[in-house]
Amino acid sequence: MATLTGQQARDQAPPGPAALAVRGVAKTFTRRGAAVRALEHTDLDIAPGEFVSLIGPSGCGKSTLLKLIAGLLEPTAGTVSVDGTPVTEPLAQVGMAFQKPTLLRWRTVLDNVCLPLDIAGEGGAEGRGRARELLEMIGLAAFEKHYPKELSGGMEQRVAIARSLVGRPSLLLMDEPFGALDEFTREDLNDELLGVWQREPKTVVFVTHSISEAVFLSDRIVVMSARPGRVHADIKVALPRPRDRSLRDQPEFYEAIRQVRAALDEAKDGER
Ligand SMILES: Nc1ncnc2c1ncn2[C@@H]1O[C@H](COP(=O)(O)OP(=O)(O)OP(=O)(O)O)[C@@H](O)[C@H]1O
Repeated sequence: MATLTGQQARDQAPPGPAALAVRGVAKTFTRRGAAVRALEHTDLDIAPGEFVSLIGPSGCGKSTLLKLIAGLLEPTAGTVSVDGTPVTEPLAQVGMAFQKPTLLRWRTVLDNVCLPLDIAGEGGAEGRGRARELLEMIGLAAFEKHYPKELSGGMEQRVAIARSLVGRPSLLLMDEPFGALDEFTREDLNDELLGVWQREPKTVVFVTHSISEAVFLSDRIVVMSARPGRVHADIKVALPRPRDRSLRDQPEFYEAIRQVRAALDEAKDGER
């Protein structure tokens, strides 16, 4: 068996969690000839391995910020960098999951999870092994040969999350991934997401409208002000980890929710 040199081993090892820096970012869209200022003067630093949620009034630019970080949009001003590299296009080490799971209906569950690997030409036996490992992790191992139409909404979203993780991203961007699900399923998936994040450390930026979801998951919650969005408050969630659902009954959990709600109210009041 060939032995790897130290350098080769480092090249092949999955990258560690990424650091993210957003500096003076603004984004203005043009809609029917009129300028729509979605984001202004936005600064954000996220340390490797942090789980950070973005919360704010509807239309404050959360999805826009996530797309700028993903390299799907270009800022009007300012820069975004991942591990010191300016983002000018989608980066291979970034995984994404959105509110709609957008599975391909003609592909099985396993083949949907493998899609990013197939696109990258890495869909061999090793990649399929990795996809199976993820399906096991999220409790869908028995469904690998099923098709999307045979799954519930929660199961589809689990598959989309496995797909976002299959390339071992060092940065995971999630835009309201559980927004369309009932509360019980959402809480189950919150538990599973934290389990995966603990087993495979990575930096996560998570957009949500749910204060309790943000508190349960995050190390920090960034509260954005109404349009044009900017960072209104950056709140550290000092609740201990690992977290499980019993946390939801604790007074500290309610206190953290109260604090975030107060910051959100302030952010909205600033607009009146
Ligand atoms: N491609 C686009 N063209 C024109 N305007 C856009 C475009 N994308 C977003 N906007 C506008 O920019 C603003 C911010 O939108 P964005 O979707 O980022 O907000 P959001 O905070 O994610 O909203 P929500 O919480 O409702 O999902 C909105 O006013 C939106 O209409």
